Amino acid sequence: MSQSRDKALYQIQGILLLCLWYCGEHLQLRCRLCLFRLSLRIPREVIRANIGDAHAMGQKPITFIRQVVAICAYPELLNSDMMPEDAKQRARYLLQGCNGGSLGAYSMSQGIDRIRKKVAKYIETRDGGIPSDPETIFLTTGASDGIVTIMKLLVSGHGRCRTGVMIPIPQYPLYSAAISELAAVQVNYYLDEDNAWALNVPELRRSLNEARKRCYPRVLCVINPGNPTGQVQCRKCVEDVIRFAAEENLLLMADEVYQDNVYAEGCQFHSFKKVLFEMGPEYSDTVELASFHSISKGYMGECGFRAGYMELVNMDPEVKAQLVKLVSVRLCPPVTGQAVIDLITDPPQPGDPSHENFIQEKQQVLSALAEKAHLSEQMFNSIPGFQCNPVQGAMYTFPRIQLPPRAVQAAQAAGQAPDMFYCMKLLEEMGICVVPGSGFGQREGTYHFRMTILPPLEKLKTVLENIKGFHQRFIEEFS
Ligand SMILES: Cc1ncc(COP(=O)(O)O)c(C=O)c1O
Repeated sequence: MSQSRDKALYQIQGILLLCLWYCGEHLQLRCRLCLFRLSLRIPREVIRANIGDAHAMGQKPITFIRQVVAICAYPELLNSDMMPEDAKQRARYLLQGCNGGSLGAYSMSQGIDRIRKKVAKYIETRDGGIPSDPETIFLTTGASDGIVTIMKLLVSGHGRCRTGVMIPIPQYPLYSAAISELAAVQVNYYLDEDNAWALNVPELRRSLNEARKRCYPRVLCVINPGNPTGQVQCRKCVEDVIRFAAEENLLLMADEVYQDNVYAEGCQFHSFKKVLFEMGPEYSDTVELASFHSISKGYMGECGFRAGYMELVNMDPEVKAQLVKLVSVRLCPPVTGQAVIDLITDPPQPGDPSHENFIQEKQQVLSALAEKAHLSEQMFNSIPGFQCNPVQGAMYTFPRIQLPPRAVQAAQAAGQAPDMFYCMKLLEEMGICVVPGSGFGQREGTYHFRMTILPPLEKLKTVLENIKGFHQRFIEEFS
């Protein structure tokens, strides 16, 4: 009995026991006896190229930032020889600005006074001396918080009087989500893909005129440098947008979280605040502007600390009073994050012990990002059926992909948007996680995906090669 059971088991083993091994992205199954071979594509790891989270992709923190934060969180480190003198000095300065001398206490709702002063000084320097008033600065729990708060302040009315918010398409989904949460009206204006995602005033006008039939457009949002589109607006474009906002009495929301992330030669970041003031009092005294910055992006990528700031220009004092009330309800932005804002707006200066290392680390991150931006664009443009605009700034590529009609049909049968179908297959087969263009909005009949340029260089090269191979197989399968 037991002999025949063993025999049966052996036979089953002989037939079914398969050799398993990983080979690149393949899981190979091979039968010992009949040499049958089954090849499954099972990714070994998931590459999270879907979200602009630099540290999650292995970017090292900037030493000075972490030293100061560490000392602030644990002031015993003021006695440590491990910490440089300028980090200790800064920590003392920051702790003096905290209630009870502790990072663990609530701060003023608008943000710690001395940090808001630093932000104002930083903006002045960035904008060639154009004054910035600390009273117009609000520290926030990331740019997201600032953007949603300003929208909350502005949205009102019912039916055709409901506030309309103009947003670019493709957009960063925070905008559509906030508009929907606040039951405002989303007013789309399309960026010009054939012109490196330029923002054109005729398109703004078309969008505004159509929207006026169904709502009261009051806000114009601009993302510069663009997410997901990676364009950096030229100065003339910024001027045109300001003129348009002035003519149409729109409040401008300038999302400038990628202001440090500009890679393309000949491209330069022009802040809306600076251009507004350089256009003269006709504009600088009238156009309402809220601009946003964050510690999540740039060279520091400190997303987890959750902090940013907004600067408000030409805001009515009564509206500002309402804003102060609104932010007070949530007590204050994280104080640790506020400390990081202090450090990025007032980094170590030449002669300070940490200066050299700070500059070196900052440059390393920015030049690696520039190299990866260029590489991604080149690689995508070498794939037949891909078309990728220059990645002038920010942290993403947004290639357009041609999908065969049979793939579109298969997606419809699966109840998915065609680019979602493509991205899901890319994830399942290659372990590469990217975001379908339909998540950001795109012109009808076009398909895209957004991929970050954040994976380390060698990994990024492999990812790009793998996408190339995947795309070829995908096209073969659905042609
Ligand atoms: C254009 C844009 N605005 C705002 C944010 C939100 O930034 P924060 O982390 O500061 O909330 C992001 C984050 O990716 C972004 O890309």
